[in-house]
Amino acid sequence: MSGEAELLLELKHRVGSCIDEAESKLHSLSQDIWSCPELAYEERKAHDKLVKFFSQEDGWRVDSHFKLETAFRASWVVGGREQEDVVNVGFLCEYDALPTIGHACGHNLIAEVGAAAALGLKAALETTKGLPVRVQVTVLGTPAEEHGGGKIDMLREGAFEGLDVVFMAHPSKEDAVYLPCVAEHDVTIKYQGKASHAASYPWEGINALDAAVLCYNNMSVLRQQMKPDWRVHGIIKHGGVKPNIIPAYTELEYYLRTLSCKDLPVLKKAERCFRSAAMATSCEVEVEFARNTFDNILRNTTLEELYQRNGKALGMDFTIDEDVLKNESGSTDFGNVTFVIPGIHPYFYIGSKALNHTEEYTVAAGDARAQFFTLRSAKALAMTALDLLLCPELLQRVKQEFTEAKRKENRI
Ligand SMILES: NCCCC(=O)N[C@@H](CCCN)C(=O)O
Repeated sequence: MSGEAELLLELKHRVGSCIDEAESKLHSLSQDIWSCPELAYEERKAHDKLVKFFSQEDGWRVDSHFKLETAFRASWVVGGREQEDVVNVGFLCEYDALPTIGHACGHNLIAEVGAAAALGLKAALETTKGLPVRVQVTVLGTPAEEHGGGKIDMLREGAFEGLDVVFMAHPSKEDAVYLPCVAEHDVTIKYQGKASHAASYPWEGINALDAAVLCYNNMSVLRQQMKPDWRVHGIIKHGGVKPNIIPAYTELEYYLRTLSCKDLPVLKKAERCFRSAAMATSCEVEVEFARNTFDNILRNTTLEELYQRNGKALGMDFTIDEDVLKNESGSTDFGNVTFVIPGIHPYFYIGSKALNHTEEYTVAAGDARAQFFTLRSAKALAMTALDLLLCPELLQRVKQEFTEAKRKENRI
């Protein structure tokens, strides 16, 4: 084995042992976040926990409320000479929860993975003499993945500037290096009608619930004309207050998803469904498209292969089930990040076959059994970062692939 390969192996061991040593404080971090679920943009306690966590660690510069009220940044620099360019490696922490069912997507574990990978990488790098490059390890706390898209806000605010590569990992029911993540645009539809006694003077009323129901049915009819990989799904958030009051106000929320933003003109067709329901019922309608559009994920197979190799060495069992690998896995604001900086968003098993966004998954995400798998994923991410830092040609390859993929998507 060459000297370089030996060093890399030794540093990877160091990543593993540092993360194992920090096991108890990392577990407390994700438990604290899990037991106090907070919604998008309101993750104040999770923000404070993570800020405190990094402030108590040696050497990190911590910026609380970084660009968004509930976002943060922690960074640490090592090696090389002051004036040298820095290779800046980012790990992302998510920590928002879902309404009523808490951490049913396991974002408490995403926060733990980001924190653990950053600690592990730092521990390995600080023991290394003569690093070929100057390195910055950056942790970004990115709020509001489940609603709104905090990473998109942060990209707009320049929070990702200077990063060379970004890593995060998402809990799932299996280990997978990539699952198709599609583009998404969210929309809220509000119908205003007129209340009246539903039995005494129904003719005086304008029924906003009828508009909502027609809207829902229009969208179901539209589904027949959609491409098989498009997804539209909605709920009625307000449907009236009492059967004997003709509903004066109703509200729906729809998510519209397509493989990439190129197909999002489905929005136009959907808008006709929303507006025609208002016309048919004489209601007023407001159609509010969300501020942010979630992009699909731009893949980077160089990063994926490195992560997979490290994951396999740690005993991960990556799924080969084609149904799983080809099926859509929802959307993420990390997609937008991958069009600006090369990155990966692999999935990790947490010791349960429960499905994300169910109460069973909330239980699994808070279960101590998830810890081994969560920390294993963090180790694989930090080891992948080491591969890039110790072998600059690999980082070059990652960047080259990124540029080519963007060109193919006409995004340059
Ligand atoms: N593949 C990642 C899944 C994470 C997730 O479930 N994200 C939400 C985002 C919703 C934003 N409106 C989703 O429903 O896909």
